[in-house]
Amino acid sequence: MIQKTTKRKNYLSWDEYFMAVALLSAQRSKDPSTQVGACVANENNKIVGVGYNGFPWGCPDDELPWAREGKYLDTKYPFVCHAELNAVLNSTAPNLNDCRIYVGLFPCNECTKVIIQSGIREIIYLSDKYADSDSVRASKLMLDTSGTLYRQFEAHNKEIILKLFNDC
Ligand SMILES: Nc1ccn([C@H]2C[C@H](O)[C@@H](COP(=O)(O)O)O2)c(=O)n1
Ligand SMILES: [Zn+2]
Repeated sequence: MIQKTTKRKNYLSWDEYFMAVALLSAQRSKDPSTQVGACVANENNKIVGVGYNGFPWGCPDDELPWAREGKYLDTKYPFVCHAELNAVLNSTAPNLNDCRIYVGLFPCNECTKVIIQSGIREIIYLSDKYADSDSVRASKLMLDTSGTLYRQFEAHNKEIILKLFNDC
């Protein structure tokens, strides 16, 4: 057997690791159109919260609507908890001061308030597909004025493969 004496080169960076956890968490979402995950990491690169978009505890996934269009109360929008909100609420830390949040989609204005108020200092997002919405415009205004940092995730690889079984 050949002995490996030097460290692996192609290990995940911290950014890749936390974004991958966010994306894996998104796979728990029941939203048929957009699955979003979020992962909060502290200054010591410890994960202190994860979440994904879904209905509140005790609200059955099969009874509330998942529609995007129609009368407001017939859509998912008044009911769904966003990934960022859930990641903050699911947090195991006493506070989130100086943490980073990794999220698949740029935070809406409501989540941005939660992020700022929780003490999180930086947002790393993957997609900004709703950049033209007033919600995201309001988010950026609040982030800029409060001095909360945000940057788009820099992908060095197009995919992070998760194999359940390693081929030997
Ligand atoms: N930053 C975000 C933005 C959106 N979400 C959730 C809310 C909905 O479940 C879904 C967006 O649905 P769409 O309008 O694209 O059909 O994503 C979130 O969790 N975090
Ligand atoms: Zn939100």
